[in-house]
Amino acid sequence: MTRDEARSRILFALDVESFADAKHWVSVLSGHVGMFKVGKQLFTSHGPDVVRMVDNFGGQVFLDLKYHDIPNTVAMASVEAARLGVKLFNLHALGGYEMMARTVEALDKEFSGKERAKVLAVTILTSSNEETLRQVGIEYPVREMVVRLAQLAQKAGIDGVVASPQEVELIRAACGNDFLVVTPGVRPAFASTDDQKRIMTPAEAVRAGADYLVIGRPISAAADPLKAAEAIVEEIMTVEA
Ligand SMILES: O=C(O)c1cc(=O)[nH]c(=O)n1[C@@H]1O[C@H](COP(=O)(O)O)[C@@H](O)[C@H]1O
Repeated sequence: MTRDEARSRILFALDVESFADAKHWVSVLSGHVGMFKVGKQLFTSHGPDVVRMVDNFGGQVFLDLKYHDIPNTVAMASVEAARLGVKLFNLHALGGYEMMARTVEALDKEFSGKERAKVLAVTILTSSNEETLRQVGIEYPVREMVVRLAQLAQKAGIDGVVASPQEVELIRAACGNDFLVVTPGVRPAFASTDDQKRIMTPAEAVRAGADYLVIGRPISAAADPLKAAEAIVEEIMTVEA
C-alpha cells in the first residue's frame, strides 16, 4: 500500500479539552493522517467552530457524537451534522432499525443527488465485553451482537459500522465489501492498551478488512507523536493493497 493510502486510513481522535490543543494537533498532524475525529468532549465545549478550524487546515472531519434517541430527533440532528460538511458521522445501532432508516431517508431527501456525509452505526463499543452486555440484560455473545447490529444497519441503508478490529472479518463476511468498517481499539506494539478491551495492531486490523482506523492515545501520548504516527503509517504500508 502507498504511503498516502496508509495515511488516509488513519482517523486521529481529537480527544482534548481546549480549542488551542485541538488546533495544535491539527497543525502537527495535517498531511500525516486522513481525518480528524471530533468527539463529544470537544464538540460540547466548542461546537461547529472545531469543524471549521479543521476545514481551514484543509482537513476532513469524522463527527463522533454517537446519536441515540427517538427516530425523529436523530434524523434531524443527522441532517445538521451533514450540513456542517463533515465526511463521516455516527449513531448507535442499538437505537434500532427505525431510527437508522429514518435518518438515511432524511439525509437522502436533504442531499438528493449531491454528495453527503457517510453515516456509520456503532455496534458494540470496544470498551465493552460479555460482562458489560450481561449487566444491561443482553445475554448474547459480543460477536453475535456485532454481526446482528451490522446487518440491521446495512438493511436500514447505513453506510458502514464502527466496531472492534476483532470483529472486522465477521462483518465483512456478513455485509460484503461495499460496507465501510471503521475500527477503534487499535494498538501498535509500542503503545499501552489503556481502557480498550478488544484490540489489534494497525496492520492486523487493515489486513482483516478495516477501511479506517480510529487512533488517539497511541499517537497523542507518545513521546514523539509525529514519529508514532509515521510508525503506524509504515506498519499499514506493509499490508498488500
Ligand atoms: O466511535 C468511536 O470512535 C469509538 C467507538 C468504540 O467502540 N470505541 C472507541 O474507542 N471509540 C473512540 O475511538 C477513540 C479511541 O481512542 P484511543 O483509545 O485513544 O485510540 C476514542 O475517541 C473513542 O471515543
